[in-house]
Amino acid sequence: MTDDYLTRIGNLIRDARKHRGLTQAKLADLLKTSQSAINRIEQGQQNLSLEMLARIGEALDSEFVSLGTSGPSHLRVVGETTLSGSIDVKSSKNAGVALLCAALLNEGRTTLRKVARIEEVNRLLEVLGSIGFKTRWIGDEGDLELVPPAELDLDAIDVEAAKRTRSIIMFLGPLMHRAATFEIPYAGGCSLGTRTVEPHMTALRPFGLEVKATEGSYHATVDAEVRPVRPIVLTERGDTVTENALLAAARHDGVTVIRNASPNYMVQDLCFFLTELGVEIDGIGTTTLRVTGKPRIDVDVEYAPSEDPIEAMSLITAAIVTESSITVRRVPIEFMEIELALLEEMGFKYDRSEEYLAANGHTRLVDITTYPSVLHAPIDKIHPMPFPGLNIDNLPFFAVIAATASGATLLHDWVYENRAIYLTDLTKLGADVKLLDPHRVLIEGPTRWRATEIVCPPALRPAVVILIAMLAAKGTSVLRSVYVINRGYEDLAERLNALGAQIETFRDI
Ligand SMILES: CC(=O)N[C@H]1[C@@H](OP(=O)(O)OP(=O)(O)OC[C@H]2O[C@@H](n3ccc(=O)[nH]c3=O)[C@H](O)[C@@H]2O)O[C@H](CO)[C@@H](O)[C@@H]1O
Ligand SMILES: C=C(OP(=O)(O)O)C(=O)O
Repeated sequence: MTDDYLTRIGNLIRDARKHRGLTQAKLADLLKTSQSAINRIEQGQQNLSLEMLARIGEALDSEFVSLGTSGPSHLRVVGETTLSGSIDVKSSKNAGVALLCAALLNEGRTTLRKVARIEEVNRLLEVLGSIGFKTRWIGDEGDLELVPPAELDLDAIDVEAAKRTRSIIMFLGPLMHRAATFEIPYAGGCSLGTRTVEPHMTALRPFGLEVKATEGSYHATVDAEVRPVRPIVLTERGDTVTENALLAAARHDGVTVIRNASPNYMVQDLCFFLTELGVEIDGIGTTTLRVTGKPRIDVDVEYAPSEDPIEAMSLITAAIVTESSITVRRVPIEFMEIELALLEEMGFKYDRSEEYLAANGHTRLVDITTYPSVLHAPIDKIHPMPFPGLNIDNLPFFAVIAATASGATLLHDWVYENRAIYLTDLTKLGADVKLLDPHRVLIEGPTRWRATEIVCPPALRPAVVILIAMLAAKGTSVLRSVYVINRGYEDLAERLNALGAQIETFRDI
């Protein structure tokens, strides 16, 4: 029994170490021990003290072992599940975090309606609180009020909270208007391979920003005399980089033209919000944005970010993989059309309601009712493109869908260096997933899912994909360290339980 337990812990440590891309020797360095000790631990041949377990958890940043009730949480999933009923899609993580950063532009009170209560938002609220914002949730629908201080206290920034977010990078654009020099910690978020600050510099240098990467943080200096004299041409059509350019342009006294802008959903929400603040923006939803800035913004503003297309895709995927009929309400259809067209090609049966408008007054929503369907592999490979293409964050869901479909499906994630690799975790649940190279996986279905225990990969969507496969697997599965899921989904387990899933949240000790 003890031996089994040690072997299991050893396997978990090995998986977490590999996910972090560390060799045994490197982990040994971090823990100031020998490589042979790590090898013994991973083989389950070494008794471990609680202290050592906690230190390993910390070194691997995987939270799979720690002490106390605030330790990592895990999910126990009893399958196989058939879902039924209806579920509402929540507002998007990616717009939510952009709007929290945009609140830095406003001297007035910003009220955001129905913000998803996710960990990425919680961390940003800690950061905003640390520099002087007063933030509070109002009611139980996720309304959030943000009141800025007269002066930001940037020296007091909560570095630990900031480092756990990806979105901290979006402080660059707004803070340029508030301070001549400042520091922000390196962004964290999903571990998807190199995501450098360089595209952001292309966007922000024309506004006078220079950034020096120092030990652990970006040191920014702003030359207020420098103004964009030509259109800003983004070197890649990234979402966050477009948002940073918009946040810089919003208070620039003059017109900024941004070319090769991303027209994706979170960028649109940010544009609609900035418009409410009095910034004029032409070209919303296109790749050329013309922004007439407002040097001083002091508006008590209210805005409701739109629904999350990635959460919509997640829920539809859960229905497909569990062969269930459910209604997913409030699907932002403009951002799901290509995914649905492809699913139809694969044999997915569903109904969609008439369109109606989201609370932001712009985004078109529909309700989608799924039906158990017999799926087959698509003829061509599946690859993402910047909007309006198949969303890169939706690609991982096609892995678990392809595993239920008959035939071979090729997924090509040309964007992220690391994300496709995490999809191979599905093999532990019985899927036939071959990694052809770091960007391409070949999936052969259908799959007879079997229950197992897995540590969440350090990437949000692949982690949810594993959870969905666990719903379909007969028996009890365990998914460890689900912070990465909670970073982007509000109460996912509870909301799936309301549809008939059996998922229990638990902690180690
Ligand atoms: C907080 C937020 O909004 N996060 C989203 C945002 O991250 P974000 O905008 O931060 O995306 P990244 O900066 O990571 O860019 C995505 C990757 O795509 C590459 N790239 C992108 C566009 C392009 O035209 N050419 C190109 O090569 C980049 O080099 C990078 O490797 O957009 C990503 C891509 O939609 C999504 O996965 C993230 O969920
Ligand atoms: C990659 C993602 O997030 P982030 O950019 O916040 O890491 C995601 O939302 O899937």
